Amino acid sequence: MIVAGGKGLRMGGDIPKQFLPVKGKPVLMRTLEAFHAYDAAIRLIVVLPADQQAYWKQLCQKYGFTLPHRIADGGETRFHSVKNGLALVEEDALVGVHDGVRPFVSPDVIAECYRSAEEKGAAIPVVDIVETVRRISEDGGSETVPRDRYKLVQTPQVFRASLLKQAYAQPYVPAFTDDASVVEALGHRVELVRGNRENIKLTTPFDLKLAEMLC
Ligand SMILES: Nc1ccn([C@@H]2O[C@H](COP(=O)(O)OP(=O)(O)OP(=O)(O)O)[C@@H](O)[C@H]2O)c(=O)n1
Ligand SMILES: C[C@](O)(CO)[C@H](O)COP(=O)(O)O
Repeated sequence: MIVAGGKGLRMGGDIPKQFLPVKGKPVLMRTLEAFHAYDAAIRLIVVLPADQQAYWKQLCQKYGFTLPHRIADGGETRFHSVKNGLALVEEDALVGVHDGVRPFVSPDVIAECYRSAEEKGAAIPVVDIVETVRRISEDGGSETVPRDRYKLVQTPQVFRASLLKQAYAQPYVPAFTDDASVVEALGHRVELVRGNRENIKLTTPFDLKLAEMLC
């Protein structure tokens, strides 16, 4: 499930970031192609705001993009978008949820997330932090924390669909910033898989510059 239902406020601009071209092709198409390259039989679901779906279909025609996919409506937050997409997922499947604006995920990372989730039920990719990390204290000061106790979390986040559906039946709370946090709220452990550093989330205009270089 490729979620692209957000507003892209940090990116700014008139065109939603998932449709911006990177080396001449919309980001969302590149992301779908990454999963097709991993497994041509994979069933793709794209979550898009209802008022952007006609534009997406026009883009698919314009670019001759023919990878089969189903479309679900975006929701108010990422949580609500994933929940809408889950309605199209069969109970006995393995489901990977991936940000539409992470086109550089590697096939190895996708494979390892699916392998680990098949075995343990829930798996997510993470990367090490390469800089020193400071925690801001309540009194306005700050202190260094041991960075090896922290990881940066990427997608795809892969789960047994029955588990993910049960998790997404919980009421939304703002602390649900990814799918793993929703599953953990059920008390289920999430396995960590090594991510790939290029798998950046295109969030700001700077990330678009990086994307042009990575492509
Ligand atoms: N209501 C939402 C919010 C986010 N997303 C998706 O979740 C991914 C990660 O979110 P983020 O990068 O924060 O995207 P936006 O919410 O669009 O960005 P911003 O917070 O800057 O508005 C994106 O692929 C985004 O489209 C979604 O499907 N539905
Ligand atoms: C899901 C995610 O990409 C994992 O790092 C991230 O939590 C999304 O956060 P955002 O604030 O919705 O971009």
